[in-house]
Amino acid sequence: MASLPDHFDRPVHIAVIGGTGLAKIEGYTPVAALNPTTPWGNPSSPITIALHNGIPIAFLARHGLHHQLAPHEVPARANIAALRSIGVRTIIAFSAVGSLREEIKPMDFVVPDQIIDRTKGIRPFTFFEGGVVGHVGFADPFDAGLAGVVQKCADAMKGDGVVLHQGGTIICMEGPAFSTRAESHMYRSWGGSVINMSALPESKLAREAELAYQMICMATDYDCWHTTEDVDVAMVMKYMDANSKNAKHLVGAVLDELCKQENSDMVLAKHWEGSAQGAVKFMTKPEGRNPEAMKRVEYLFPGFWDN
Ligand SMILES: CSC[C@H]1O[C@H](OP(=O)(O)O)[C@H](O)[C@@H]1O
Ligand SMILES: Nc1ncnc2[nH]cnc12
Repeated sequence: MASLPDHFDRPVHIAVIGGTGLAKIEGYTPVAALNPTTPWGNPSSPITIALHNGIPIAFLARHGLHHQLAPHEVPARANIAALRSIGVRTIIAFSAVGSLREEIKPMDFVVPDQIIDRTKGIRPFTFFEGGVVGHVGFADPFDAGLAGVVQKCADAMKGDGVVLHQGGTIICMEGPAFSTRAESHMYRSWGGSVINMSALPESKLAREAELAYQMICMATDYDCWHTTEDVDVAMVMKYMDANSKNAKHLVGAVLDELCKQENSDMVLAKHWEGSAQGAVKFMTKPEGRNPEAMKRVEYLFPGFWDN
């Protein structure tokens, strides 16, 4: 990594955020390792740029290269802002999750379409504060177009034993300790499908940054509501390792497809363009705006205040 250039002179439209058990992207030749400094600090790890059929892809390890960042320590604002600053408009985010449903078995994949927030407000969760207010729509936190691509790729891998559940509600808890049994049962009664500690604020910040964002989850355990063993880290890692081949193949297939559509409206997130900027521009009156907060918004959206 140290010998790679720290710059890359083309915009990179597609990124993967890797989670537990997926701290590196293998099988691609890295061509650069970037470490942009954003108004929110530095990202969790250097952003590795790799070429895939000539198309650049960015990879970021959510918990750092050595999994040294707890879920509440992940610098999500720096991660999302840094990715946007290098041109990223589409993020595929991978996550190891507990299953809250009998039919979602360990090693199954889930493409969630909803989130319930059970973080505790201790994680910085917005770009729009400190003198510039903005309220983005978050009714559907993930990207339906990207979810469709993941589904198509998983369908083609059914013969390899890949099982994918389309849709479902992810509970994002604070952690780092796992849930109590009462909580686990409560989440099931709320209709939760899976549980993790990283869907938020990552997905919300991606929406604020007008990026297309879809999480791909892989179940590693039945949390602690089931009659089988309660979750622990060893169990999560055991199932991540056992299914890492399929996880990497699935992410690889999704990247193949996204690279083919590198300049499509879907990958360039044209459908989100202007949504956050509209939410910001009309909220705080010019006389109430803090110049420092304005500069931070300018980092996300260069030229934002020009007209
Ligand atoms: C090691 S179990 C809990 C840990 O695993 C998940 O990580 P990620 O979402 O980054 O794959 C979960 O969210 C927790 O952070
Ligand atoms: N049971 C669980 N709860 C929260 N995050 C998880 N990640 C993997 N399994 C989990």
